[in-house]
Amino acid sequence: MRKIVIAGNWKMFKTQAESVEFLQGFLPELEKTPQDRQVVLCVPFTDLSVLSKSLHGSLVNLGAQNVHWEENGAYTGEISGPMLAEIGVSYVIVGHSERRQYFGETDHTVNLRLKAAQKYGLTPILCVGETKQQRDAGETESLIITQLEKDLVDVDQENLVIAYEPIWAIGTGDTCESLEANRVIGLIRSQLRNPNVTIQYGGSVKPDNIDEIMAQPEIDGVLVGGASLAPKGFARIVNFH
Ligand SMILES: O=C[C@H](O)COP(=O)(O)O
Repeated sequence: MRKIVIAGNWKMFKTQAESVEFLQGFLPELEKTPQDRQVVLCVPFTDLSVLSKSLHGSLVNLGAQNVHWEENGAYTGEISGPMLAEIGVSYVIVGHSERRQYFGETDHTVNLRLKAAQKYGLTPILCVGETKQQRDAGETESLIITQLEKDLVDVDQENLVIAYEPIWAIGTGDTCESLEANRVIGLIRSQLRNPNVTIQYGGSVKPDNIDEIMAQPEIDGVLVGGASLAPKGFARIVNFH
């Protein structure tokens, strides 16, 4: 049985005070949210502690945006799995295209982070997707198959979420057509040992396109950037029809 997972990725937005204010607007909107869907907020490291306390007992799970592969050590600026698990984090984004593009993340380090997340009891959300140039060159399928092959070496597919995020659709308002997203996600599923992995779509998801996206049979959820910052808008996405 595939789980529905609706996740927000706040990226580098919201101070602690702003994150608490968000919850005040967001949580009351979830009173009628069907229990068959998991809601996740992947927030900056600095917001995790305060949100962990505020989310206790709610429907919402806490997520981080990165995790190092070692338990501890001289790795300035990094955060480990046990540090996240201790404060109630249950999901972590791994290999987001912004990490790959700006911070030197490679398929090898993505693979190490995925295995570390699982080792410490976190569910990783692995991001894969092609650039506009790769799409125009007809390389979408081969690129994604290669990413999956390299990223998933020795990764447990029972405790894994994958997000298909075409890079050209991130933050641009240029959503991938839902039929095309469904096709690529079907391709991703065909490459997996476990066909029940939850596979999300990410890239300019908004309140006005969520219903169409979630109506696609291969799409099990969404990873939402910009539109997860507004409490009412993100609640509408969580409460998709
Ligand atoms: O992780 C989320 C994605 O980067 C999508 O961002 P976006 O919804 O702002 O396009």
